[in-house]
Amino acid sequence: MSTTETQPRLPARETWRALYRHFRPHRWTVAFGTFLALIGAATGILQPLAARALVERLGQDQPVGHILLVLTALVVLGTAIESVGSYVLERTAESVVLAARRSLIGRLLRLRLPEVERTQPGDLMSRITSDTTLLRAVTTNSIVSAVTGGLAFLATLAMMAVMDAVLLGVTLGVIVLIGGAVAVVMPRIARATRRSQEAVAEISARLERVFGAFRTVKASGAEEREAAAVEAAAREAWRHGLKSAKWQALSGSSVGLAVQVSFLAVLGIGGARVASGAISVADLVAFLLYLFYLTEPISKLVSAATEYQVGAAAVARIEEAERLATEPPAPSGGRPAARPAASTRPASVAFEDVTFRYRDDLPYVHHGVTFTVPGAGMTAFVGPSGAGKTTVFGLIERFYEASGGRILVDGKDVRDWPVAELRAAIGYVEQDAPVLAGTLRENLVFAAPDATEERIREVLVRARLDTLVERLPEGLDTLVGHRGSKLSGGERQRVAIARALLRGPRLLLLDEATSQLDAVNELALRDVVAEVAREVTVLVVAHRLSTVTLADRIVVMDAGRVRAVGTHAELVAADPLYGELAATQFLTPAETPAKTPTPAKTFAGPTVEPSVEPTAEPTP
Ligand SMILES: Nc1ncnc2c1ncn2[C@@H]1O[C@H](COP(=O)(O)OP(=O)(O)OP(=O)(O)O)[C@@H](O)[C@H]1O
Repeated sequence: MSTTETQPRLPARETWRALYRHFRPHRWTVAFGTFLALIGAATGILQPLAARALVERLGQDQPVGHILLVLTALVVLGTAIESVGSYVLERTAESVVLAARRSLIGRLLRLRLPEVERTQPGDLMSRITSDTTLLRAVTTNSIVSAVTGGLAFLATLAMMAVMDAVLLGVTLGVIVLIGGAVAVVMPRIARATRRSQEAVAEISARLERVFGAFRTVKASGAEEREAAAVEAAAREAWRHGLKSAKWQALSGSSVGLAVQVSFLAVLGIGGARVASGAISVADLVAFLLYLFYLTEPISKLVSAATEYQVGAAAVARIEEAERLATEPPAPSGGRPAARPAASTRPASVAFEDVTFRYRDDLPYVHHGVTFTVPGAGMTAFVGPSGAGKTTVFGLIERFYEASGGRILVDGKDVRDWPVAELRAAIGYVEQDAPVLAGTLRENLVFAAPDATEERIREVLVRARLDTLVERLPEGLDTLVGHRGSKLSGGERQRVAIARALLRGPRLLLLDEATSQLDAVNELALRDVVAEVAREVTVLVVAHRLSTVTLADRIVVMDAGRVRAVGTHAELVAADPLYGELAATQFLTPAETPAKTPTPAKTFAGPTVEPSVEPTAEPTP
């Protein structure tokens, strides 16, 4: 996956730190859970002592009723305390996952656009859904297991030492031997888990790709191929999952093996020591009981180490996503920034020798773009495909930062604008007019959640959507399908325009927003845009005559430069590229307006600064 490949693996110390960050807010609850677990363990540790007393008294024909009572109380108390402790820990584990998810969701929704473009949405989603769940154990159970297991282990060893140091030596010898083997296995668990999680992310990414272009997949007859690719990722997850399970089983069963081998060794050597009178039978029985009791603390220690390996793999992936560059959070707490009352006037826009490339390893897209657009009126951007027209909009919206030069909105550098405030002033209709899953109403008020019913109706009429809404059985509450798939292309564009208008922008960016409209609707919306352009600055990437001739000024772009600025008539007369575009790309001879050409300002090189003078009123 792209994110995992472009970022280095997290070093061990940083893994610790990242894990600690998730654990820190819950440390007191985990401490309480650990305390309960310790009491539970203490009751456990007392049980063999009570058992020894029982055996001794039975041997001496003494009454054992009260010892049986103590033994029962210890068992009941231990179980009760352990279940409360386990609930406390499970609760904490859920809270850890929730906190990690909230933090990731907050960050991922604020990611900078270039970061999103170099990752795969499915991969990012799997970090929120799948990887966070793996934090459960490592931030709670494994800590408790390590602490309680460690203490119980030491306490049991101490008790065994009291019983017989020789037998303890035998036991420790076996444990150390098998412990060494477990240590070798541990990093393999982390590796297999990481690979398995990466494969799970690949499944999400692949599915996201398929459902994002479902019609194309079907129309291309690519279902089988795509299914095979998703399946391959699923098999990969399974393969690494099995590997991890194999290593985990191996480390888990090594505990049993250690105890069994120790048992045989202790039985043999202990029997000899009983025969020689070095220890009593009761001592040997108690020692063997402690030996079996040791199974639990060792299991806990091994499972803590295993859970750490699994958690470390997950936390590394979460951390990678956390480290992607984000935009600063909106000061309004996520709600669209309110526009200051004073600034309802149309915004002016200026590019001053702007250079830009999408990534350091890509060629420049803008090689010194310069133009000035005063407040109000319509400015059309034309030029061959790939000239950098859409990029102009991306830079105004500050989706990307210019590599050089300055971009001014209202005379202020966009870098000095709070991003939320800047975007609150702008209405943007993207090239493919995205519509989100949900109802028509949700789509309309997406950029203006507080829009009144009256205002919505007004915009619906303006965007020529009123008849559509009337036709739909559920009106504005009709579900539009994934990416608006239940709407026609033209309807989607009108929804996107209505959404932008509802925001009440001071600057409207339309990226070929009417390309899919039929002639009647296009004409109608052309008038709406012209009307809007009286009060709002409208920038439009234009491929159509109707838009171009309507514009107060046209900026001709070619290969990342502005080569000319003027009116249609001026440019037809003076700029050969525009003339060619006019003849071939967006004009038919019949549509060519019969205006008297006037000389246009043409700009041959980057040293000349083209500028646009405002015209009094847009052509209706
Ligand atoms: N997100 C991106 N990452 C990398 N390169 C990009 C990105 N977006 C666009 N480009 C490249 O930048 C160049 C300019 O793209 P842009 O979309 O601005 O052109 P355009 O003039 O709007 O073209 P069209 O008329 O075809 O929409 C193109 O060569 C394109 O491949």
